[in-house]
Amino acid sequence: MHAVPSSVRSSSPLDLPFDLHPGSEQRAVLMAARERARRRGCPQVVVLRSELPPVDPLAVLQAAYRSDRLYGYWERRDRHHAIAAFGAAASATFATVRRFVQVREFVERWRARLLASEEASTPKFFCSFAFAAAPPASVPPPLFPAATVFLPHHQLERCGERVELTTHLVLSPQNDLDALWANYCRDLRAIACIRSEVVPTPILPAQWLQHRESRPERFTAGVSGALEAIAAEQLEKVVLARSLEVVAPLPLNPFASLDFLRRQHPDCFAFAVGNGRNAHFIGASPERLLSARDRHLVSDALAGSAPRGATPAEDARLAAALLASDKEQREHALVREFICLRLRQLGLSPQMGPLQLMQLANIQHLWTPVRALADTGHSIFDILSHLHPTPAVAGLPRARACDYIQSSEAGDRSLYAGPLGWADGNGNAEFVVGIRSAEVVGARARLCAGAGIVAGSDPQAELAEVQLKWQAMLRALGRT
Ligand SMILES: C=C(O[C@@H]1C=C(C(=O)O)C=C[C@H]1O)C(=O)O
Repeated sequence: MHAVPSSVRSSSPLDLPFDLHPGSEQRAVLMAARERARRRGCPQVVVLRSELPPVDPLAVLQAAYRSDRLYGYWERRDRHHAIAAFGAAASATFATVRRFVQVREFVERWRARLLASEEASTPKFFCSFAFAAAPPASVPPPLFPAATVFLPHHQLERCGERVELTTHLVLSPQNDLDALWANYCRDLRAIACIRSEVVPTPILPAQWLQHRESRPERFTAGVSGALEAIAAEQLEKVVLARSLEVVAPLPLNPFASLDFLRRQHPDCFAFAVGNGRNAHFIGASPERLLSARDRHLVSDALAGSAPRGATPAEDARLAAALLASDKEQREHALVREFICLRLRQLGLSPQMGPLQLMQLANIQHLWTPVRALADTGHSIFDILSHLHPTPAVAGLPRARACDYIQSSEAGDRSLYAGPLGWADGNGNAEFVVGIRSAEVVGARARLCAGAGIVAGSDPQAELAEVQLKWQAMLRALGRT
């Protein structure tokens, strides 16, 4: 391991980190990386870190956005934590059933090529997985591959007032070190100068947004068919989703929508992913598929839903009815038990937390956090592949539920309900389930939302639940 060049770290958050001319120390690290690249016959990565003034990572992402570059964004507003990752030092996409293994291998391969100091926390790899490993053959090629992973060129992480920029420079034997360094300095200066808020654009009146819903009868027929399959004991639960297309009179602004989402839903994970071809997937998800901190794992069992009430009394009545409902409890228990079972199959000892209510802005859910302690033999990606898709977004038995989803839903789910997040290859990770979300391309957005069907479900009530789940995103898209 080599030391991070000390002169690229600022002494005070208000200073620019600078001496921006590579001193002999930086030159030595860059040259060592280039030499190692020559010896090993593959590129090597130098990690540069720098503390910056307290900029807003979302404003920086918006300013730095280029339609031909991958990006990822994660924020938990109530935890004062945000990460913007943009540009790729290295990236790959996969479209096979081995996609989680392939992503793990990619992360291992690139981690072995990093030259970083001991003190440096390990770099984060950003990943997005579509709901299905292979979309149905009949649909047009997906905007987002079944799996995408990238080591960002720049990663800007804000924890409270502390902002750190991590840059990954890829070195090959033929690299011109002066040119590489000059580009790095140019980017660093530009990023440090962005002080603005996310640029807001006009709020579109609701009537300017055209809505094209997939036919409600298709959804209710799907629910009725699912209820028959449940009665015939072919299925226990299936989660059926509907899509809604929104067409605006001018290009939508996903960053302004995300800014609105993070402010309205500070208790959710606001996320955005760009595919490098001008398509965005944005949302505010309440559901962690997997969070790992120093091997302490948490997965949210989240299923069973009711609206929030307009008054405190109505809200309390709806919450009490949700907790007392046999149907909602069964729907929830299947998810909780599935997560525990899958973790046990990996040799872990999951502990269920108490059943709680998760009360969000316009909807409330039954929620059980499941915790476990992983040992070093467990890869985050193996755990993810065991958990995804849970019966909160697919059903049981899982394979049959997925077949039913594919035959009954109108289009491909793409990233909707897929795992999105980052892993550092060192046992730390944060992956959410990509729900309460929309795919945004130009002036169009496609929203998806689903509801869990079990014995006792009512097609009209499930239709209303899906419509309720669209609301947060619909409001955000108007902020464009
Ligand atoms: C499938 C969605 O949400 C999931 C389904 C829920 C339910 O059926 O009660 C609740 C929370 C989520 O796990 C969605 O928002 O699209």
